Amino acid sequence: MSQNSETQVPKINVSLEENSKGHEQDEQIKPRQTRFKIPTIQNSRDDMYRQQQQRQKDKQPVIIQQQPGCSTLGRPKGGGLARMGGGERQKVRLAPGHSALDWSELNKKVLQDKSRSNELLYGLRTLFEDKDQLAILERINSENMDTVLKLYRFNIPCHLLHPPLRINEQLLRLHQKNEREFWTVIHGNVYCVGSYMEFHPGGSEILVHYGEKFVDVGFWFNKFHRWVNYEKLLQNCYIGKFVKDK
Ligand code: HEM
Repeated sequence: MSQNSETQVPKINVSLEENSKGHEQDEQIKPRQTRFKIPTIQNSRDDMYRQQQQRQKDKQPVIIQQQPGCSTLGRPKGGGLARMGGGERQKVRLAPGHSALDWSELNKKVLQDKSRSNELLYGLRTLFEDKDQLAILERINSENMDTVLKLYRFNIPCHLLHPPLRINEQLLRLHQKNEREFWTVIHGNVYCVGSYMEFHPGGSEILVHYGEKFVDVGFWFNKFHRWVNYEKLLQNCYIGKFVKDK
């Protein structure tokens, strides 16, 4: 009876070491078999890499998706305009308290407090105090004198004036005195960028340089950063519409 039971028990001829190896293998997580490829970042990167390799094999040019003039990407090959407004980063070191967040906080406060209306605009009062400037202002705003009066009497924020104040090149140049009082035109809109100067990631020098050189810096603005929402960023710096004088 005892002999029979001995023969029924299978002999396990595995050493302890081998046995533990077997368990390790069991514990290894096996890759899940899926019929469809799960779209992950890694998968799409692998796909892009494979496509690039294939194109190189077929001797096709590799097209890198890149926004033209995007300075946050690497320096593009070639010179001339390809490098202007892109390639190398040209950001400056901003002073403490001059981050994008600080600018946003400052603007929120100015918008909420009526007594701070037009606080970020420099040189606005001289439009009325200087006789010559007032004469030009009245001439080019002859059709919207209401706007001029609203601004003069109630100091309504310029961005809320409808129709907007009209500014010509002569007035613009008179208000490009220094980095504080510096008016500039972006796509036909006049802004006093004096308050923004120290917050500008590209520095104040470039704003002054291009502002003095060109009447409208819109083209250059787009060259450097067409994704920047200047209308929102400079809402409290808005003066009015730029008009060409006859
Ligand atoms: C007055 C309106 C302007 C506003 C509100 C403005 C705003 C900005 C902002 C938000 C950035 C950071 C962009 C980013 O990190 O992606 C920037 C960078 C820069 N801006 Fe302006 N900008 C203005 C005008 C200009 C003009 C007229 C020029 C040149 C003609 C210019 C040249 C630059 C440069 C060179 C940089 C650094 C780009 C880099 O190296 O990444 N900006 N600006």
